[in-house]
Amino acid sequence: MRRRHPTRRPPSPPALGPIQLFEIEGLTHDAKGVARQQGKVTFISGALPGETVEAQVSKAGRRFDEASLNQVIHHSPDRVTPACPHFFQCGGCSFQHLAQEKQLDAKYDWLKGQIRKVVSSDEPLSVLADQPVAYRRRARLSVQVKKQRVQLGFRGKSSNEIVSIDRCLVLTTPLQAVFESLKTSLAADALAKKLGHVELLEDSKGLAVTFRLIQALDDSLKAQWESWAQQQQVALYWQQPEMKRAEVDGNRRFYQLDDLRLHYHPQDFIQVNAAMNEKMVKQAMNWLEPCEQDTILDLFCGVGNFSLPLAKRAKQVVGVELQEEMVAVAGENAAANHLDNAHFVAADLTKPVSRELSNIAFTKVLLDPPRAGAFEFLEAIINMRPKQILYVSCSASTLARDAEYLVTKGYRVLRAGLMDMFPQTSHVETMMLLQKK
Ligand SMILES: C[S@@+](CC[C@H](N)C(=O)[O-])C[C@H]1O[C@@H](n2cnc3c(N)ncnc32)[C@H](O)[C@@H]1O
Ligand code: SF4
Repeated sequence: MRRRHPTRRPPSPPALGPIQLFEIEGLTHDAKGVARQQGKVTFISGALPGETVEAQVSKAGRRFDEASLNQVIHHSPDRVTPACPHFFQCGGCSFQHLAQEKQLDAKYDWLKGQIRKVVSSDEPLSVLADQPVAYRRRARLSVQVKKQRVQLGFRGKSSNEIVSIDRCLVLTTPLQAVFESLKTSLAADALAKKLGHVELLEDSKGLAVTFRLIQALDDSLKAQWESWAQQQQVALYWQQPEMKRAEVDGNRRFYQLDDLRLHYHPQDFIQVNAAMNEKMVKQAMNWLEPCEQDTILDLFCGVGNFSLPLAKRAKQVVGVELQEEMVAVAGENAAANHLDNAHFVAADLTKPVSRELSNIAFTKVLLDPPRAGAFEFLEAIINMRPKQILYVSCSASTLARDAEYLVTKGYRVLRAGLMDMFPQTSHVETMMLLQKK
């Protein structure tokens, strides 16, 4: 897999400057090599630390420049040939040119830097990882018909254009096969022009495809695709142009976790990496140690991914989630799994806390917010005075901001860890346990 010369490069933005040599000293979280010349920093996409590269400045700023890579003169021993032929064009992955173990090292160092104000540099982080490819159990594909050709794929690295792909290595193996059949069948089909996007899904029930329509479909075309779905053994869902969500029959989707069955709608949030989700939830249980004395608040709870495993172990759990549909499903999931100690509330956690919640004496809080973090709700958590807070985050920078605030309010970090939920990409999932001093 290791090779010295990457073959294809992403289309470069228009270059301003002459070709220059750069010595690469560092790496940003989104895979840009960092060079310093006469006190000014230049970011070069695709260059690796220890390399000497030829690049042209494409964007000159007051504080830093951006340059596009022409060629690598001296290669890093950590450079590998990307396994995916679309890597240099497709915006889905950022790190396939760096050996897998070095990707983890880079994410580790970056995370340490982000949380340095609350976790000292000699404190090791735990690391959870699983297989580096074939891990994605759901994906949203863009569709476009250009000059009679159907393009199916992801947005590009350096533009918003759709990069048409033949195969995607990060999808689970069964989804890769569905993708290939879908691409072939769409190529000569009237459906492509009527599609906004396509969603692929694999869970404990099997495989599924959701077609998001931008134009109504006639019955014969629909029937043709229903028969394609039967042949492929995938469930097919249609989201009509005027509908907020796809129609789903009574036979609902579900995934298994911690000997529980969690139902969900195919367009609800679920963690994209099933194997890592299992490891993450297990680690959350080990770190937070829910027990029969605990009343636990699970914020941003989705359909109960953490709440139900918590409810198996704790006295009581209250889950809070913005989407009313998911709150209803989470309640049904608790009932179906015979957990009568889990209750769910619909609330916007950027808004002031309700009296209903603030009156409960929570011993522990788990939160798993979207990228924006949970700053608006921190005051409410602090006023609840939980002994421990377990923060799960997909954005280390907002986690760092929120953890710094919690530390000023009487909490200290007991442990923190990196979870490689999205290998090959620049995304990092983090878990941090804080305890009241
Ligand atoms: C990262 S997901 C985590 C979901 C769940 N914990 C899981 O592991 O599947 C974040 C969740 O927060 C919800 N959410 C987003 N903004 C919110 C808000 N302002 N208030 C409450 N929930 C919100 C989303 O709908 C989503 O279900
Ligand atoms: S997202 Fe898929 S197609 Fe795109 S670079 Fe990654 S593996 Fe290749």
